[in-house]
Amino acid sequence: MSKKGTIKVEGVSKVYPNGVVGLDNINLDIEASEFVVIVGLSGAGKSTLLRAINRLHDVTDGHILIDGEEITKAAGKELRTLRRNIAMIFQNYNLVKRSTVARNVLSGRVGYYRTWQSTLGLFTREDQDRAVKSLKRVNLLDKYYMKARDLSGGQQQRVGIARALMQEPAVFLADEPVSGLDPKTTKVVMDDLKRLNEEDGLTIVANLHSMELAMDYATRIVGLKAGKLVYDKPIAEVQASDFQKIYAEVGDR
Ligand SMILES: Nc1ncnc2c1ncn2[C@@H]1O[C@H](COP(=O)(O)OP(=O)(O)OP(=O)(O)O)[C@@H](O)[C@H]1O
Repeated sequence: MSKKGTIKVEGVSKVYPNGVVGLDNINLDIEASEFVVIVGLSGAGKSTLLRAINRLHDVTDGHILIDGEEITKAAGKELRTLRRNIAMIFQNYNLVKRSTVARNVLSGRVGYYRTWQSTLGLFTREDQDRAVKSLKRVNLLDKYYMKARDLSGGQQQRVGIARALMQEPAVFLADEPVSGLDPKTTKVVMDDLKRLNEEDGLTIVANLHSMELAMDYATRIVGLKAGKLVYDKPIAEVQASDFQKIYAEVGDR
């Protein structure tokens, strides 16, 4: 599969087992190297959409294609191969706090190993070099031997970014990557994402609560409300008057 980073979401709905509609007939075509920010009130379906894109959970209806290959129906080896191409960072960082930064970053490579190899920490020299490079990309090489728990929130998120880079992905999903971070740290993390988008051409899809931040970083803004897509425009077409409308449509906090 050639890596480009296109995402096609076709008629996707997700109904949770308890009957809650997480997504309601979403259609979205994302080109390679876009920086898409998804905005919406809490409960709008932003996380549900990201988790559907990398198949962290199944959808009820519709199809999602990554570089033309359907992830919604893939299984086994095919699913593992597709997933390598899609990295994700999380609101709570999801690091192993008692492990070193290096070990956390190397774990981003497990999709390329057999389970027993990664359990024993048998990472190749090449991957150790990759970990060094990834940490350099987020300016944290000096933290290589530190325990993850001893880093600040912003640093932990950037270790999350370095770990995600180990997959050598084409698609990078960020689920509320800066919630809880102060404005200065927020800028460092968002700037890291922007750099990867511009320098490596990674397709980025990030869930954010702040419209201001969306305006600063996105090439396209998508608004969700109660599981429905209610707004979708490239940044150049987002008018000041729209701004009010987006607030009214999807809210902000
Ligand atoms: N595992 C689940 N079981 C049942 N309902 C769920 C589950 N996960 C999410 N939901 C519901 O699906 C809807 C969409 O949730 P989702 O987490 O995708 O929203 P969100 O826009 O990411 O919100 P937030 O900004 O608070 O993370 C909400 O009504 C939520 O309560």
